[in-house]
Amino acid sequence: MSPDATTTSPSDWRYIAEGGSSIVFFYNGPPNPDFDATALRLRKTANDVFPVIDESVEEEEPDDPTILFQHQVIQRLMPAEYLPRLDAVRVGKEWLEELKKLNEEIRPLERREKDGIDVRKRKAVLATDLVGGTNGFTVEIKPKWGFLPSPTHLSIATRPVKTNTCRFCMHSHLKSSEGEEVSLGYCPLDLYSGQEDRIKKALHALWDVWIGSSGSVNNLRVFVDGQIVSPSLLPSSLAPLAKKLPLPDPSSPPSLTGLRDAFTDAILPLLMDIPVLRVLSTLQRNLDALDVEGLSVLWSQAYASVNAQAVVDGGAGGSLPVPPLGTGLAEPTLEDWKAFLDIYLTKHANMDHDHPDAANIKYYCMAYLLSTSFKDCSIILRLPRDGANTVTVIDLDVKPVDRMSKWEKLDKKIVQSYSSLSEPTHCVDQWASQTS
Ligand SMILES: O=P(O)(O)O[C@@H]1[C@@H](OP(=O)(O)O)[C@H](OP(=O)(O)O)[C@H](O)[C@H](OP(=O)(O)O)[C@H]1OP(=O)(O)O
Ligand SMILES: Nc1ncnc2c1ncn2[C@@H]1O[C@H](COP(=O)(O)OP(=O)(O)OP(=O)(O)O)[C@@H](O)[C@H]1O
Repeated sequence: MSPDATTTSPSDWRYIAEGGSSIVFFYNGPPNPDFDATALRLRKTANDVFPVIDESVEEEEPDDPTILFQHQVIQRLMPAEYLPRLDAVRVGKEWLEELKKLNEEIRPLERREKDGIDVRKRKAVLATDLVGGTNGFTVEIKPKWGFLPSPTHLSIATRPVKTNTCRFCMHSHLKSSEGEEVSLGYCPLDLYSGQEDRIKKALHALWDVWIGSSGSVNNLRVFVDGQIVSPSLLPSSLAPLAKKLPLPDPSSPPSLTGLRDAFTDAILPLLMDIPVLRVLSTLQRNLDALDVEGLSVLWSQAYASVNAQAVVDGGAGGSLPVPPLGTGLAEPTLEDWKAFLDIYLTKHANMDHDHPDAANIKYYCMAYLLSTSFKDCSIILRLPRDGANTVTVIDLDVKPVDRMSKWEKLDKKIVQSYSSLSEPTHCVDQWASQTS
């Protein structure tokens, strides 16, 4: 039986942070073997969704999909040492409502305006708490896309753009032109490069944006004693972090540059020694073998053969237009994922991705879908004062299949907006010619 969070007081849980779909708390109550050193990850719902609860439904709510997805899919691809423990935990309406009431004020205003804890849920996720109890500090990085696409499936128009500038740098340009605050100057290919000077450059860029945006951009977060650090241009805003860093001259107040250098020096060895970023970029690249452009062409080919067959059969389907990418594909079940992985792990490396077979369209769509989870996850670096440093990958949720057409359209929009730039950024993919 899963542990029951309602046996604890909602005030025993402290807000950590939230993303687009989840909000996370850590346990801060009296000693409790079920909850010590754990984090509670709850699903959110949009404010305009009226929470109707059907009390008559007796059957057990299924566990959050992320738990089974991690246990049965992600763990076959990523070493367990890089993953947090994830288990189901029971929650209840009144308990969640109380938790919501206690924490509403602490949440960022722009999130509060949009959504809140989904109080209809009866189950949530209990994970290893990665930010509390270290007596050191924790760094969270959302590294995003770590590769340049192979030119094979790119059109003549997009090839020069997409093989020169990475998806993140192009997307940042688009978002920035639309008024969004982004990590300008940070290139994921530097972070993923495995080269000390380039990783340092990436960390400096992340730090500068973190300070400049008062921590509002999601590519870098820092926690001290379970609390998020809210930076500003005043070095005093970083006092909690400064206490944890080995500063060259602890007697004089550190400058922002001094803090940045000490911060970078502290986490650089971890990123150099633990190959988690290499694992992530390899998975992203291998699973996205065709680029969304090649996938889209394969999708059209698969439809053309369905249409041709309809003509042969004398049916009316021969002239049907090609529907948007992914239309009509069912959400993969765990059985589908298992079958997919059996092929991926044994045959993918030897398949001819330069000449993909339209009969494999479902395989390539699933591969792309899975690549998007690895492109959107975060890594958490824990640097306890006296313990072993660790790196853990979080937020490896399964993405819904109906996003495929969004990704196809977004890709076109990003490249179109970037193509007009007279001085594009040149991003270097350190691992481009190597396979794993
Ligand atoms: O499309 P992207 O690359 O901007 O990624 C989205 C993220 O935006 P980002 O650029 O990291 O700020 C976005 O992050 P934020 O909500 O902006 O923190 C989500 O992670 C989104 O995934 P989901 O809706 O939670 O499943 C992400 O959407 P998917 O692309 O994974 O569908
Ligand atoms: N196990 C954990 N321990 C400590 N903090 C965590 C843990 N899991 C998540 N967090 C914190 O909560 C935040 C939100 O969690 P998560 O990234 O899973 O949410 P999300 O809504 O899926 O995010 P996104 O919008 O990026 O997809 C994380 O960015 C991180 O700061």
